[in-house]
Amino acid sequence: MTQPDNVCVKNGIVSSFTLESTSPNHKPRVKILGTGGTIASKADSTTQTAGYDLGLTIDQLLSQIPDVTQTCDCFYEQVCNVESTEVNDKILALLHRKVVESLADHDGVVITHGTDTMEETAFFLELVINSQKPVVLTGSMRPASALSADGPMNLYQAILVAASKSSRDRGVLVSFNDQISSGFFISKSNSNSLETFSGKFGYLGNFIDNEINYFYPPAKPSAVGLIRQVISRESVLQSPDWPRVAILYSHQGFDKELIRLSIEHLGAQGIIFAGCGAGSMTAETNEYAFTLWKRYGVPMVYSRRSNEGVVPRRSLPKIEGYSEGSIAAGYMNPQKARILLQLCLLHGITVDVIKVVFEGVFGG
Ligand SMILES: NC(=O)C[C@H](N)C(=O)O
Repeated sequence: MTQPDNVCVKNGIVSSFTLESTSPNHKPRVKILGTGGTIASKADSTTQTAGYDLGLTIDQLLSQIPDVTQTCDCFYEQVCNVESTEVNDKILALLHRKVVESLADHDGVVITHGTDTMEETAFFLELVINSQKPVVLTGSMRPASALSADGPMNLYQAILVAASKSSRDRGVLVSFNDQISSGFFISKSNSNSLETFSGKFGYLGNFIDNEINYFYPPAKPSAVGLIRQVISRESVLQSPDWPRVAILYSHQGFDKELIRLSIEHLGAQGIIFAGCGAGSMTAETNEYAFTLWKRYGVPMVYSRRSNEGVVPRRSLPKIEGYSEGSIAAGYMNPQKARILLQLCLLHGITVDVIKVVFEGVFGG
């Protein structure tokens, strides 16, 4: 899975050499970790922008961008080469390890990643990486073979972001389509558009003529401090079995038995509802979820199926005794709520503390 690392992008050409021979002049050292996604994909023709396949490695992607050696020394490593829907607990744990290792002797890290689940990886890394150095995710919406492919510019800009001192202390970033955003907040909003990371939260800066402009001084998402008080044992990430958390999507005619099946047959230790509106599920579903909470002690987190918005505590079902087992996801979408709940469960945190974490995070 892993390939030899250590590469320098020189005069637009990627050439290998050893780590020791680099950085005589203290240029920032940037490590680029390739994981796959559309940025590493090819289609049969230059006009095909759907139905393409993975086919490029990180060294090939680096060979397509302009010279950055005036700015930094770049090194690369292929961590995996998959569609981002294939990213799972094992890959996240591996990526966490690679980022920690890379930060030890580099000034910043870039991760090329599929856009479909980039927000989950970015959110996860924000919660588990404690560093002042920038960790920057990027990818593309068009395959590398397309006319006006967006990957090369995105990768180029992400490297500049990772190499820049102005990116320190800002947490995990997503650099995409001339915008720099907080990986903690960002969410993919469009299945096809180049401007897919255009949500209302998390937009921190942009590129104009390849100059980085941050709108605010450095800051990390305010919730991270609280989360890291309870989720700080990075060693647990290497445990082979992460707790299962199921996301159940609400719709007219929702079948409440899905909750029981998730717990009894799939071993879910937590449930996230992608509820209608501000987290609504049917009255029957809520009663049943309460019964299952009492029986199994599995926390029920109420999030929303709408792209944006909040599930406040007040929207939780008004069922006596259920306030202990039901949790509002606040601003968190189901996929981010799932990562947070999974990490809490992995740390063996009790439901009453998990509730406090969610309350402190996004107004949940
Ligand atoms: N634009 C993309 O990167 C989608 C992609 N196929 C992925 O791995 O998520």
